[in-house]
Amino acid sequence: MNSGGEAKSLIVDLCRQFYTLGWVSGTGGGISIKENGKVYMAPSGVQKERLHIEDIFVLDEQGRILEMPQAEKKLKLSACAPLFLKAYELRGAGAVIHSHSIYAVLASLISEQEEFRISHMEMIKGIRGMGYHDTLVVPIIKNTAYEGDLTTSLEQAMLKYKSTFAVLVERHGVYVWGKDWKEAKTHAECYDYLFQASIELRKLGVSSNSFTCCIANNHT
Ligand SMILES: CSCCC(=O)C(=O)COP(=O)(O)O
Ligand SMILES: [Zn+2]
Repeated sequence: MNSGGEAKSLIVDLCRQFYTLGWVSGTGGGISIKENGKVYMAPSGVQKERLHIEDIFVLDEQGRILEMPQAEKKLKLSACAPLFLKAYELRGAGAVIHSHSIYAVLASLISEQEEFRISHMEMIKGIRGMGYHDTLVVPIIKNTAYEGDLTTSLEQAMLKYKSTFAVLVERHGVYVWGKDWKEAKTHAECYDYLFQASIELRKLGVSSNSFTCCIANNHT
């Protein structure tokens, strides 16, 4: 029996929206939602802005497939499945977004010591538990040839950075999660804004990690 109509149609709608932001172009990226102990995700290698409700896979929390699209469609489960499942397992997430945003990719390259850092930006407050004066830190893991091979390093980053809601993947994109799809979306929008801000500030020769100090120094 088909179930989870709301989660399925949210994935279809949100992927269409994320496409317009450049987060899921070229078939990559996507969003998974967990609802009532069931996990929903898109197929692999398809245009994410043109999904149909019937294309969405349903899994249990262990990753066993409960429902899949009709066999004639020859659809495979998203290669991001093990990474989405890791966020559910380790972080109690209710939704996970994988974005290929160019800002995430560039942020993964301009940062030092395997961490993206930014402080003194209003949008930091959009990340749960963070205040304007806090420094937002996002771990960066190395990319691998296959999406699934990122799972071990994503897990290590989640264990090391206990309070992060995002992990950047160098030259690839970012995984972002939240307690439900609304929080995951808010987080993803704030992170993306902060990645872009950091890149633009870098172009202006301003450090995004000590913005206040730079401004202050310019005035002395
Ligand atoms: C050009 S997409 C390369 C593969 C990738 O990074 C990805 O996120 C694939 O996700 P999918 O859900 O299509 O398996
Ligand atoms: Zn990807």
